[in-house]
Amino acid sequence: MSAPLIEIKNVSFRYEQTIALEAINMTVEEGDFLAILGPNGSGKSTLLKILLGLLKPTTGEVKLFGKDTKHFKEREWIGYVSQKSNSFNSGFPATVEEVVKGGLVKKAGLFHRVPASATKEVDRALRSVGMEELRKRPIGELSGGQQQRVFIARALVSRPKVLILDEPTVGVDQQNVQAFYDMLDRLNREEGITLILVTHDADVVSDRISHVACLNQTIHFHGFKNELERMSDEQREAWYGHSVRKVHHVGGRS
Ligand SMILES: Nc1ncnc2c1ncn2[C@@H]1O[C@H](COP(=O)(O)OP(=O)(O)OP(=O)(O)O)[C@@H](O)[C@H]1O
Repeated sequence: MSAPLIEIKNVSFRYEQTIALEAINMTVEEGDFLAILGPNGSGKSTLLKILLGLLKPTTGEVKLFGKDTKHFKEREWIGYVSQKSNSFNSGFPATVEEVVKGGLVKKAGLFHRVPASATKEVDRALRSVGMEELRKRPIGELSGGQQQRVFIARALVSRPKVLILDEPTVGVDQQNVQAFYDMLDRLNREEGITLILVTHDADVVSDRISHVACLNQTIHFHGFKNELERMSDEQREAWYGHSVRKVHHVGGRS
């Protein structure tokens, strides 16, 4: 069996006064679609920053694709869509395709030429998120959900194996949330991209997700999404700090 894509071993992290993460153990396997859930301040962003190599664990270790983070150089294998990416106003002077092409800079390096195949790669990425028709439109003229898709295309253009999304449905209007999850589901199942999404809202757990991790400084639950149903109210309260609504979607993937 190949090594897990991500292995988090006994990771703790503290900011000067605050212990943000304590003894986190978790693995993500190829093809997983994992939702990391937790209330405000539970350490979700800190954990992501550690996975992205922006913060170093205070103790413990993280392995990416079987390698210690110190030796992991293939950063383009991990795509990232940040929380605030879909908030461009109408005056922002870039078209959809220019924004997506910008994602190739990470792969080519800032002072290298973007390869001649860039247009093909941009087309492919825009098709993956169903945005090829809008390629000439200024990014600021699109809805929050459409902008979010463009930023996913920007992350996909360098062909990552894992895509990390921070609160991806913020700014996506309610009637488009399901279509947004359909798109993520397709990326996961058809293109084989491992997905990790972070949210503080248990309600967004959809049928498309395969695994759930409940974080609040420590991991209170990590497993298949439909096993989350078995978490007792006490465990739920210990995790969230107050009563939360149970997730009712038990169908779908396991
Ligand atoms: N730069 C920092 N310096 C000091 N403390 C910080 C810093 N960033 C985060 N913290 C603290 O670490 C804890 C975890 O924060 P983190 O941002 O990881 O949580 P989160 O789950 O992403 O929250 P949210 O859902 O509100 O985005 C919080 O108590 C927070 O106040």
